[in-house]
Amino acid sequence: MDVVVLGLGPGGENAAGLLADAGLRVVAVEARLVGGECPYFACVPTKMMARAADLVADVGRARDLAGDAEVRPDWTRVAARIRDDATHDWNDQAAVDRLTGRGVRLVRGEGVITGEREVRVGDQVFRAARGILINTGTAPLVPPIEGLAGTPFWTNRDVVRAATVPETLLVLGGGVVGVETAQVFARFGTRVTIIEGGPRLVAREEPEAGDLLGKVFEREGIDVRTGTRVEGVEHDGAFTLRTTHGEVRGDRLLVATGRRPNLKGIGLPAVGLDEGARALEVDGAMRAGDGLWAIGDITGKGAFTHVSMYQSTIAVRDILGEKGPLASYRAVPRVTFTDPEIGVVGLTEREARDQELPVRIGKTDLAESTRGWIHGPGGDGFIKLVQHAEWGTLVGATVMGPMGGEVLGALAVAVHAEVPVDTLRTMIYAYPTLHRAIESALADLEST
Ligand SMILES: Cc1cc2nc3c(=O)[nH]c(=O)nc-3n(C[C@H](O)[C@H](O)[C@H](O)COP(=O)(O)OP(=O)(O)OC[C@H]3O[C@@H](n4cnc5c(N)ncnc54)[C@H](O)[C@@H]3O)c2cc1C
Ligand SMILES: NC(=O)c1ccc[n+]([C@@H]2O[C@H](COP(=O)([O-])OP(=O)(O)OC[C@H]3O[C@@H](n4cnc5c(N)ncnc54)[C@H](O)[C@@H]3O)[C@@H](O)[C@H]2O)c1
Repeated sequence: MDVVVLGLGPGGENAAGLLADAGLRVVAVEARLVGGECPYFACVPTKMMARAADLVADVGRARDLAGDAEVRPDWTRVAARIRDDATHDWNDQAAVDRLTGRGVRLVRGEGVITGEREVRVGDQVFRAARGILINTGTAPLVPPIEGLAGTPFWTNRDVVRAATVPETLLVLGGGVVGVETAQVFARFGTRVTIIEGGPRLVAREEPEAGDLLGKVFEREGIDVRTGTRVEGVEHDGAFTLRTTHGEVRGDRLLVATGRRPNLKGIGLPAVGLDEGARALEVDGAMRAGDGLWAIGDITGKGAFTHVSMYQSTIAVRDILGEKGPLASYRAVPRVTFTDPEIGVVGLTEREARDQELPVRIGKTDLAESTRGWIHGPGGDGFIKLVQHAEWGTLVGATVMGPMGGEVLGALAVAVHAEVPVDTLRTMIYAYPTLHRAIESALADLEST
């Protein structure tokens, strides 16, 4: 055996296939489903939910702009699409066949590192001449709130399996998972309350994004309680949360308070690494030690499928002894798939200021752009640019608005390729597109 891939998230699956294509003997160890969280419990099914919820909202908007239309939201269609098209009833046979078809040996079970270049799965021991690639990902983090353990609360893994929508849903945590899920269920008729400990939703993003999302949610009837902490949970058929601002009841409770890395119990001490760490430290070639590589959420470089995939190609190159660019996280994009979408690349203003970069900020309101105005209801949003005042390039950008994640593409190129702002100013932006508003945000940079 040449390589053992421990855990098959999107990056691990990709790496196992590429290494086998290159002629290496690969054992891939997976405890649950080949492909990991993304295709079965995260990105894909939740974006199918968002697509359906956006259609419901758009039909409502048609009344103002096009004529009477009615949609009777029917969750069974969403649930069926997720079950049948997205996850094949949470069956990974197609992915298994693809992988084994490329020559990878798949071993089902919990793998444990037992020493340098050695992994045990049950009573089988695999020695890997080149080494081990770890891609064990994350699991939902459940906070130690009195009474919570033992209640039938939901995590993202239950949400995507929901056959019906509850009448009322309590969402603990107003981060990405919380807000994406809250809006979907609200649009399908559930009364949703979000309880967030911090001062605003999507705390990692620009404050303007959290504030605008809060306004949109209020308009849609979602009860957002920021600055509120849950002190106790009871379940008597429905949930009662005791919070710092009184009690709140709901039929279901989604715990969306972050993720914990799957590092405990995978044998890291056997190779001198700390299994209690928040992330596995890796260098630019994804090396975590001698004959040891790590990719994905466990590296703490951004818990996104595209990061896991990006890192996998770098690790594969290094395992094969090929030269190539080392990992750079300067222009990592991310999108929160609410409506409006929040697309972000690089640094937020606060992150840039915390790094003591000389920053210049440019902003524009999307609803006031020509396309935003034509769009009408649902056209809320903004573009915010973070420029390095000395380098004259953008170090970060946010596009919040309809298809914000798609409009972001232009700015992701600018941050990644370090396109001078002066060059961006000479570009011709098609009229009347949403991305044309970039020009207004660039003009605003000049005035700061
Ligand atoms: C609700 C939700 C929505 C999301 N939406 C998006 C999105 O839209 N876009 C995006 O880019 N990202 C999204 N993410 C994040 C994305 O799911 C992860 O970043 C992505 O799955 C990459 O994770 P990973 O490669 O670290 O491994 P994971 O996908 O976490 O997979 C790790 C695998 O390792 C296995 N494993 C763990 N320990 C062992 C062991 N000891 N032995 C054998 N196998 C083991 C697990 O069973 C699992 O299959 C979302 C996350 C959530 C929770
Ligand atoms: N569209 C996407 O790309 C996408 C979608 C979902 C998840 N993800 C990935 O998954 C990660 C995890 O998402 P998440 O939403 O679970 O975590 P998160 O860290 O984004 O948000 C968790 C939120 O819960 C709050 N919180 C924590 N403990 C609390 C408590 N006891 N009471 C009240 N509030 C509490 C935090 O203040 C925070 O706002 C994301 O950071 C992202 O990398 C990506």
